Amino acid sequence: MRLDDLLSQLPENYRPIENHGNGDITGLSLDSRKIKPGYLFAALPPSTDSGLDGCDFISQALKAGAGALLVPAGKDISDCEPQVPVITSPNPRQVIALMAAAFSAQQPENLVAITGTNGKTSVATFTRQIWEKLGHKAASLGTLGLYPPQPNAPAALTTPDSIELFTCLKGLSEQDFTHLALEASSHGLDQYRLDGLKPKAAAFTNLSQDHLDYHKDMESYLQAKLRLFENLLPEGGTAVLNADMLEFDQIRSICEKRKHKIISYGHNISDLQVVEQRPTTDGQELKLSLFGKTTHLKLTLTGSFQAGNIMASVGLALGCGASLPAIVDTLPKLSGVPGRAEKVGTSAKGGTVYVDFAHTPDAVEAIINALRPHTRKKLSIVVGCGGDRDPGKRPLMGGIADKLADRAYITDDNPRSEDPASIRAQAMSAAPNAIEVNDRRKAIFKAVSDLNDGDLLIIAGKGHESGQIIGDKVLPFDDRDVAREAIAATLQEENSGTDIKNETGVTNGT
Ligand SMILES: CC(=O)N[C@H]1[C@@H](OP(=O)(O)OP(=O)(O)OC[C@H]2O[C@@H](n3ccc(=O)[nH]c3=O)[C@H](O)[C@@H]2O)O[C@H](CO)[C@@H](O)[C@@H]1O[C@H](C)C(=O)N[C@@H](C)C(=O)N[C@H](CCC(=O)O)C(=O)O
Ligand SMILES: Nc1ncnc2c1ncn2[C@@H]1O[C@H](COP(=O)(O)OP(=O)(O)OP(=O)(O)O)[C@@H](O)[C@H]1O
Repeated sequence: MRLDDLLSQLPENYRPIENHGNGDITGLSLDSRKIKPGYLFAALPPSTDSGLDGCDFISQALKAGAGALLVPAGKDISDCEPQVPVITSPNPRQVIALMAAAFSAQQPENLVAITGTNGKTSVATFTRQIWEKLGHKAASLGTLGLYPPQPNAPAALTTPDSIELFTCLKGLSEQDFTHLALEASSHGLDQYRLDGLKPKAAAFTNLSQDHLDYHKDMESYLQAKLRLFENLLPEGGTAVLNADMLEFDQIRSICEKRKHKIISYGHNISDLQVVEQRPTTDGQELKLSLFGKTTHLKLTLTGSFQAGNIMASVGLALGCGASLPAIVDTLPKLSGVPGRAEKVGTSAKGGTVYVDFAHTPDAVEAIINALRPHTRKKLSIVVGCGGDRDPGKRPLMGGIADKLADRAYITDDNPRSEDPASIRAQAMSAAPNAIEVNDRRKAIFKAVSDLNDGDLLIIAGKGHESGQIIGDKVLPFDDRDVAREAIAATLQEENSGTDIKNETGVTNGT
């Protein structure tokens, strides 16, 4: 594609302010290591104080055959002596996303995006399942990756960078996927990774403290998420909003100004209202008011918060044109999300073990409240806080676990470059009754071995993840596998009479 043709496809007010020359563009990349001959290299400014500056890699990109450059306006790159067209923009991150959307051209026709602190993966997964059960070829994309898996699927991030994202959307369209539910993280929205997306509907699940290492304060965090509704969802698109949120009126009024159709959901009075919830052994029974009509429903999903997530998915499916009765028929058949309130097994003495992805204060509270009705006896939780991420969450998570659970074990969860003991100390500072265990495996073994008949244990933080990040290494670690081993050890202990507490080396919380 000629560079001029590519630029002419960008909205008028987003066109880069300078354009020196024209040329054939064979691809786009924001990473010099991925440049092939004829590619345009977008040299992006760092997104954080410790990030790298893409302009430092221009020479490398030119050596690899870059056929054009996109650089921040005002940046002097004469040292690199580029012999290729150079375009400049005050906002190259946004321009590269719009270029990626124009370059890839195709997106699944029915596309929805979900933002919110917690629940994005769950809502994306349930929305995909609803569509599949309605007979559509549907996919979901987010923290769990692309489902169903496809070759060249984006890796690692919840919201992939714009080039990976739009390449993926094109691939899905070529494979005849008509429906896609994707997660819009606040980082992704703030860094314009999704600009150029054409969603039919968007949902806002909730807002609570997370990612303040990046956004600095809750207002900036909210503003990043609001970009989905203010900048990306086109006029007339459907905004699915949680009526239980404190910010509901504010978000609704923004959506009204943008002339979005609004579908509200939640426990408060709303279009898709959860009126009553009753936990059952294999899920929950719901009394709903759907646009004023009372409906009773049985879900095979554990966790009261999943009822709200399901309502968000119903709103998104409605926003893409499905009929309400057809959607409601699919709901009893929906299955759980890996690593979200996932039951792993039962210990020798009869304690039940769940693994959950709760890694924010709000999610820790939600999962404890959600599973409390499923135990007759004591509820315990293993919890840790991530290193190199929002340290303000640590005492909040420790405090909530300590206050709401009968037994809280505070341990490590991806310490990254930080000293794990210091992270634990911050969580312990608000958790006077908690037991500190300096190794996640030991913590899980101890918590499982402490279970008695009727008790329930939540292992929080990793969910579906399969690694523990220590320094810059990812060591294999799956909470579900470790929990199963710990359960097996209780059975072995019962058979042989050995004391596994002594085997773990944990005696008194250290
Ligand atoms: C803090 C953050 O979000 N950083 C993202 C940001 O990086 P950055 O631009 O600031 O800095 P950088 O990656 O160090 O490099 C700068 C530029 O130089 C380029 N480069 C770098 C090295 C090289 O040899 N050549 C080269 O061209 C890079 O491609 C980049 O364009 O832009 C990059 C390109 O899009 C992202 O890959 C990177 O995500 C990093 C890996 C990351 O860990 N992000 C996390 C925090 C994130 O985005 N998480 C969210 C939320 C998850 C949740 O809800 O829990 C997510 O969506 O996953
Ligand atoms: N609606 C909700 N309200 C509060 N907590 C929730 C809600 N939905 C899920 N959670 C909690 O948050 C955890 C993560 O859920 P999920 O993966 O769906 O969210 P997410 O927004 O995709 O998270 P991430 O962005 O970190 O991937 C769950 O394991 C559960 O503990």
